[in-house]
Amino acid sequence: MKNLLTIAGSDCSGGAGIQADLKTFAAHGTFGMSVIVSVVAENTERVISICDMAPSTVADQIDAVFEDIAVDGVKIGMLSGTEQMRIVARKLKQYRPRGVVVDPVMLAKGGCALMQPEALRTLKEEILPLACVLTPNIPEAEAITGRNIITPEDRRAAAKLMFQMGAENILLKGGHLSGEAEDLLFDGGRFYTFTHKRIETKNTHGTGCTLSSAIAANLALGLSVPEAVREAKEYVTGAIEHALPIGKGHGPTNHFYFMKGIRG
Ligand SMILES: Nc1ncnc2c1ncn2[C@@H]1O[C@H](COP(=O)(O)OP(=O)(O)OP(=O)(O)O)[C@@H](O)[C@H]1O
Ligand SMILES: Cc1ncc(CO)c(N)n1
Repeated sequence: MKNLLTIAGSDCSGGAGIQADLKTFAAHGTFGMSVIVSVVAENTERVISICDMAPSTVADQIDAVFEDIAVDGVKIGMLSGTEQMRIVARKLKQYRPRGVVVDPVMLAKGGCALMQPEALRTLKEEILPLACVLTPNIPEAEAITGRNIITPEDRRAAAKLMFQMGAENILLKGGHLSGEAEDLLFDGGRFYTFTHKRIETKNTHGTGCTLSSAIAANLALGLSVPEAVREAKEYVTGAIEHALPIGKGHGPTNHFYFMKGIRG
């Protein structure tokens, strides 16, 4: 059994954040653990409030996991502010886990900021270099690189820039493109594309969380980075195809669509 850790925010409505990560880990046959950095009161329609954990509480949770259990992979999601980023960076430098996937979460679907804009610099300087795989969507990549990303050439240039900034591999996600959902991977040497036709659905709450935690699980299970991304892309595509019409807004991805009796 591989042990996977998510360091992220809690989505009480169960579709994104820690909850999506743990469901993804379970669906991959891995043992999921969580360090809660913020408690977000949110649902499929809106974010009501965000309560950040004290940095010492974040540090204690990370110590509790690492002093006791072998960690085979880590996914980092929502880190709301500079203090939370600094403590996570310090602790991961101390414990040096392999296969860290960083999803640089900035906005919820409805547009609410999940990362304070003034923390962008710390994200770039302290969190980004920890990434074995960095998984920005297009607006996040624009914020990180300070460049507009419109053409395919812009996407390749942005991926190269984020590689130079210290991430080992960059997966620039295409959920925000028009047309096909094409994700672009850059490993410092070559580009790979992972494409699926766009699924017509409003139920896309937690797609990014699902993808990044599936990549972390696949890496821990021994796949190479391109293989881990290819399988994670298949997983998230199935989870969107069978997404659940729960709630009044963007329904959540479905992690158990292949299991008998609980098809969405
Ligand atoms: N409608 C869709 N049809 C098919 N694939 C999609 C669709 N929307 C998103 N994806 C895929 O889902 C994955 C997550 O991408 P996306 O760009 O939506 O992430 P995100 O914006 O970070 O998500 P989140 O809403 O969780 O923050 C990518 O592989 C993307 O190509
Ligand atoms: C806690 C949390 N993390 C990430 C996202 C992005 O999907 C969200 N909506 N909520």
